Amino acid sequence: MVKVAPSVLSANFAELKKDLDMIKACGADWIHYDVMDGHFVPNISFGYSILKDISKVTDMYLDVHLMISHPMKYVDEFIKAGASLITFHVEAMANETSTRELIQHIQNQGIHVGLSIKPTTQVDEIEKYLDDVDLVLVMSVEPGFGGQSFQHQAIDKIRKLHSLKNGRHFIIEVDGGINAETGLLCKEAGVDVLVAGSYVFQADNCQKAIDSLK
Ligand SMILES: O=C(CO)[C@H](O)[C@H](O)COP(=O)(O)O
Ligand SMILES: [Fe+2]
Repeated sequence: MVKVAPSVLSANFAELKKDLDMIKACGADWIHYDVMDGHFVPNISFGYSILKDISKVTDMYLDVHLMISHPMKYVDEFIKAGASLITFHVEAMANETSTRELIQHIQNQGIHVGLSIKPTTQVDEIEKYLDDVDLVLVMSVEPGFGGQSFQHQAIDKIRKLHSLKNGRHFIIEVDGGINAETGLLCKEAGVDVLVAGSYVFQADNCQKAIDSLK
């Protein structure tokens, strides 16, 4: 069954613990934690100190999505803060060598590593890393903001990644504009994890929202 990872970007930060408990009770599998630096994307969210506090009050799997330039500079802080998985963007990396080094560096710390592609980046550009990563994150909106509409070219990318699994161990996650309808299209294409921010947090009944995604 598909996993659901609500994005805390859409939570009420003044009531964060309450919202984390709520999504857990509603059946969420992971917590998706969106880090934005105002440079790689035109928005600023939060850094590792809030992750550290979250990790103290939850036992849920912490799925950290870094939308930042120079991820190598900051990953150790996110690992120390309790990340279970760190996903960085291939577009933030200077070249193949630094991308491979960062994948290895994160895995050497004993946590999972993911690689993400923006809507305009093709699967071909990351095919060479598929033997090494634990997860590929397909962005179905331009990274930077919650509440945007799903971009359908993500479906073909998910289908292509699914066909490239071939015994490899990576799983496929999609992020941006996910609701019951777009989530179903992604599941039919072979996705493993659905990230959903506004659809879960703005729902009157988050259990129904998460059930509808599963
Ligand atoms: O990475 C992200 C934005 O860059 C968020 O995870 C994503 O947008 C979730 O929000 P929504 O489900 O409301 O689209
Ligand atoms: Fe995200």
